[in-house]
Amino acid sequence: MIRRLLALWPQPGLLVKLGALHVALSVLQGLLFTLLIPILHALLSDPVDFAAATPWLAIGAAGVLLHWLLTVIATPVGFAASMRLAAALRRRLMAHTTTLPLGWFDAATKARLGRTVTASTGELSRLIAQLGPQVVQATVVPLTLVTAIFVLDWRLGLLLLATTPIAVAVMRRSGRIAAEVNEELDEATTEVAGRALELGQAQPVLRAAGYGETGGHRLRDALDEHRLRYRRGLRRTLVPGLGYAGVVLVAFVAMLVLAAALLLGGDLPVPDAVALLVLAVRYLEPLGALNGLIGGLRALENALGRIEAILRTAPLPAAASPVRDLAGTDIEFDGVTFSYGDSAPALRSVSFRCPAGTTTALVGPSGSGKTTIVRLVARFADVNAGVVRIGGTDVRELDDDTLMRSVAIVFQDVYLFDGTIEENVRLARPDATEAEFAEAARAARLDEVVARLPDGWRTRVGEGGAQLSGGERQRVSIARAFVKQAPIVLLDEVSSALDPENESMVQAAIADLCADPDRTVIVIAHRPGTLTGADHVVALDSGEIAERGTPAELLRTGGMFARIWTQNDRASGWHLAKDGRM
Ligand SMILES: Nc1ncnc2c1ncn2[C@@H]1O[C@H](COP(=O)(O)OP(=O)(O)OP(=O)(O)O)[C@@H](O)[C@H]1O
Repeated sequence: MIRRLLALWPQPGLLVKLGALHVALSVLQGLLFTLLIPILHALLSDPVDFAAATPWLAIGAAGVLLHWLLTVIATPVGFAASMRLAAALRRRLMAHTTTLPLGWFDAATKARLGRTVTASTGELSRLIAQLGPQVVQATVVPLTLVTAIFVLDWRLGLLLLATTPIAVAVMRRSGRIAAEVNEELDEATTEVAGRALELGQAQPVLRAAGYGETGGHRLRDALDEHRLRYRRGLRRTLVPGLGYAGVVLVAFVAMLVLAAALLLGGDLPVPDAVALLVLAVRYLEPLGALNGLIGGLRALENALGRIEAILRTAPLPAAASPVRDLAGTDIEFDGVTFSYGDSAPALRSVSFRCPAGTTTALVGPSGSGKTTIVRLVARFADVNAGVVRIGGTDVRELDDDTLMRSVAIVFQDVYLFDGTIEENVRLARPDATEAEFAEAARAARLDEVVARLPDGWRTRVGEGGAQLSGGERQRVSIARAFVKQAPIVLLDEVSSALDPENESMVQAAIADLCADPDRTVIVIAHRPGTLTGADHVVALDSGEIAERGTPAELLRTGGMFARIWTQNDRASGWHLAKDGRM
């Protein structure tokens, strides 16, 4: 376990220093107990020999002082090391997380990530400050004492040693069970955390649907499961725990019987017998505690495993010599097939090309693969077959930074950080000048939103942007795309109805975004204005291209695009002439 920990946190010097301090403390503690032997000899002799006891008492007092001093040194070192370990592990996990493919992040992995970054790293840091020292003490003190008992009477020493393998065997079994129980409990706890998060996030939806009271059933089920596993775990750990306590008790009784027999046979003086029994109690007591501690250690091993599992998750493979300059901004899908995990392909042999500076609208029924296309352009995941190219280069060959710098994404569910509007827009390019920032805000029609807010640009948007309407959030996101000045924009238009003012403002902003001849845009289009503004349309159905062409061509063909158009047309009262003009 120490080796695995060092692989994550290469600080051997610190661990050796801490280990040495705690071993010294434990040996000292054991030696202080053995001082009882000469002290009891002197005090139980007839007549009582105070003079003989005095130097041992003085050594004892000095030893206690030294023990205190070592504790004063070791405690802050332990706490500092434990905090450094937790911080280092958290930093490592967060750094690694930022390299993982975006397809990795689903509800379950996010809940596990949250628990691992908080609970598992915290548990592991306890190893250094608390559990580790306790385990060292529970092992080294008995070892020191059994050596002393051996020196005093080899028969009693042998008896204690003989019971040790049995105690260790029972302890290993109980540790294994504790680890399994801990793993099961952790799964249940992660499930509870995920459900609680979901309940919080879904409150508006649940209340709107009238499930405010009952919507927590998924959380309740998770809590019931947690309680069930906890009870089952307690039952499973009870038997080996009691077995271990039994072994320790039998060892003590055997020791008592042997000491009494030796005493009665005149083979063991009374002071030695008393001292030996006291030492035997001190020997068995930490051994008893060791069982619980081993369970704790196994739990920490599980925590370590959870951290390692996340760190083992491979980022998308990096190119051997990544391309740092885009040769163009045209986007090409060439025979692309892609599946999420083992599920059926979300895209099958999809091929199309978006020439640089044009706008391509993706249309199709829900689940037809539009979002997947957008994700593959930004390399959220790698294709299973075929190639996605930007400027003629396979996106897998592109340098990550180059790709992220070149692509701006406007999501439908815009997530805003709990900061001001200005901070949220600047996030896209913190070094944007005031003029660039103002121009982006104007183009996204965000300046008009800001003018209405009492705190203007300094208005806080709340977690996730909850203080703004859907249309306003999308305008913030469009402003980010403008300020980023990325030559490629991937846009998922809001599909839900917006109020008339937001509707026309968002439409105007999107039209401006698409109109720039220096920008290549792929838009998942839901609104007639966006559809007619596109240079090309790719209509998808069940992961395959159903048809493609200009809006006017597809309208004439009378296929899927024409049907979608007619539905939108009826809903919104927009009109498109057969030659494609509005
Ligand atoms: N993270 C995911 N894990 C597993 N399957 C997914 C995931 N995301 C999408 N899918 C599946 O891939 C297929 C294509 O989904 P995609 O989101 O690309 O469709 P879409 O056309 O954008 O749908 P919508 O208009 O509803 O957003 C669907 O069958 C969907 O269930």
